[in-house]
Amino acid sequence: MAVERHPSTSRTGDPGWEVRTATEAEIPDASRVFTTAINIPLEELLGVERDHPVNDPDRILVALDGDRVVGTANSHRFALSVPGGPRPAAGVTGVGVWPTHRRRGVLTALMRHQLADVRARGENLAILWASEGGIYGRHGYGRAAHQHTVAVRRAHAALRPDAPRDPGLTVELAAPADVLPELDRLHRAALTRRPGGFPREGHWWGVRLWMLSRPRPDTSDLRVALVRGPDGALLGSALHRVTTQDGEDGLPAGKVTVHEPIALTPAARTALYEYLFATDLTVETVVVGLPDDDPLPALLADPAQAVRRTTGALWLRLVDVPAALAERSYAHPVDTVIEVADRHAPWNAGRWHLKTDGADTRVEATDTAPDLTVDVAHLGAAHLGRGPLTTRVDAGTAVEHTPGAAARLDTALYTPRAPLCDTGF
Ligand SMILES: CC(=O)SCCNC(=O)CCNC(=O)[C@H](O)C(C)(C)COP(=O)(O)OP(=O)(O)OC[C@H]1O[C@@H](n2cnc3c(N)ncnc32)[C@H](O)[C@@H]1OP(=O)(O)O
Repeated sequence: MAVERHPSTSRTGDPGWEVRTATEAEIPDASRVFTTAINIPLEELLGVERDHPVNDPDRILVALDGDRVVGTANSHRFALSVPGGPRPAAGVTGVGVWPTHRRRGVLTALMRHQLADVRARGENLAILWASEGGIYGRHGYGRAAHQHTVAVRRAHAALRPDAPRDPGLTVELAAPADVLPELDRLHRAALTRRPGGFPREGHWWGVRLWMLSRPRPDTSDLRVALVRGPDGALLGSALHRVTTQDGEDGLPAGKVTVHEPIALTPAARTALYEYLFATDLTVETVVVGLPDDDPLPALLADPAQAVRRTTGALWLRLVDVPAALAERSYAHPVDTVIEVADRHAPWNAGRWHLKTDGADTRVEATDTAPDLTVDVAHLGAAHLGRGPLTTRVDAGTAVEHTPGAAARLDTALYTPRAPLCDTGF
């Protein structure tokens, strides 16, 4: 891949940095830069990569100071669920700058190079989990999916009397590794129900289970509760661990931490939670990684007693605006001209005429006066259907030239279920 030099946009105004694909010999340096920047032991990263290899070396970028690696960024190709079906997306990860070289434009140079690289691969979207919320907005990423943690104390864990209950369902407990093909089928079925996720191909189940199983003090191994129908079909699952704690009075006061609750039917969800909320020796169940509209609060008899916290978000960028807008479906017809500002991907900047009947969509460059002017990051936040552009207009960070244009586009972009990404990468 060609070597490029990028003018820095950082206030410190350093000269451009050389950015290119890592050579084989530079990959260990890139790992060292990343683990040093993110403050994790190098051995930990090397161990995961050895046991669950997911990297494509051709996607690992390095920034150089002379012949020394001072920055790195990586990405994976995923099939991201968007309205209309799965589409190729670059899952950006492994971003780090050597601590003595921070705030001198190294990340900016890496991001620009990566965008052009991802575009050349035909991936019209890029997604990432940010270590800090202040980093990626300036690079055109917007928060497209939120996650919530809901903590339910045993005293307030009763479900509503009308929660659907099916005596024909059974709950089993298993080690995730023993039922992986079934878990994968269930996970894939759940992906078709809301945008924001992707199937765990190759070693991604291994990476995910490793992440959730990391040793923690006084904490059990990772288990999975499975809900089966009368014919044995798997209808629901919840990965979870139990932490042992004593209360002030010396009585058991442990906690169940639940990840990835999946239920294909409402009755399966009731069965899962009634099982998890009744775990012996515990007084609290904490469910991690729920989407904005998860039904759990609607199932609780007293939802006001549950403590809800927003914990994270998937960031999304339109790498190629017209192609990304054309490859998704829409909830409603729309005919509008969007003016896009994009500092780092000049091919996106300009006016785009979006016309769709919902399924058949055309996006073309135009000189016509715009209905709406937005930053590319706003489109990223809105792409999975739950990042209203009307809010940007009200905030004054997007400009509506035609009254109602933002609301009409929001209606078209809307998805009936909120997005969720349940895989860290
Ligand atoms: C997807 C992932 O991998 S997430 C992991 C990201 N990595 C980390 O958090 C590891 C620790 N941090 C780092 O390695 C670095 O500080 C990075 C990667 C966050 C930033 O790299 P830098 O080379 O310092 O960024 P760069 O100099 O290009 O900054 C460009 C602009 O972003 C701003 N910026 C950079 N990092 C941050 C931040 N964490 N919060 C807010 N603003 C930031 C800079 O101030 C600069 O602004 P300016 O142009 O107005 O001066």
